[in-house]
Amino acid sequence: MHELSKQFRFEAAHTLNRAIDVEPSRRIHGHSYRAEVTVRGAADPDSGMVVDLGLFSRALAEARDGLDHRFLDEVADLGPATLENLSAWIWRRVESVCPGLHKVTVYRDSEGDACSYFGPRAA
Ligand SMILES: Nc1nc2c(c(=O)[nH]1)N=C([C@H](O)[C@H](O)COP(=O)(O)OP(=O)(O)OP(=O)(O)O)CN2
Ligand SMILES: [Zn+2]
Repeated sequence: MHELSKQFRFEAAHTLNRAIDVEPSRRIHGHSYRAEVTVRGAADPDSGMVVDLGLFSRALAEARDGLDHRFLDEVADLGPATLENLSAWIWRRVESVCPGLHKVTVYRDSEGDACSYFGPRAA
């Protein structure tokens, strides 16, 4: 069994309703995000690959395009633009083209923030 991961970065703006830091969070502001998508599987004995990283990359490009340089409040089916919702949104976008999808993590490196999503069926 192997875990194979691919990352992409995106820059985006949002607003957020919070119980603390209410005013600055409500104002439109931006973050630099890094997403990591991980699949689990056995390497095919002929190709030596779990999945070709080139195919993996194509699958992630569409998700990145839906987030990069976007106003996240307007992204359909996202909800409040938290790391939690971003990781679940990316999961839903890539699950059909990523067999063995195991984990989606979204990082906000400037703050040391990260959130991982293991899918709707994970305990
Ligand atoms: N559980 C979560 N909590 C918070 C999230 C989140 O995604 N999940 N996100 C935010 C905000 O996006 C917020 O803008 C980050 O705020 P904060 O940590 O207070 O840091 P700064 O505003 O100083 O961040 P900068 O990146 O330096 O602007 C809050 N909570
Ligand atoms: Zn923010």
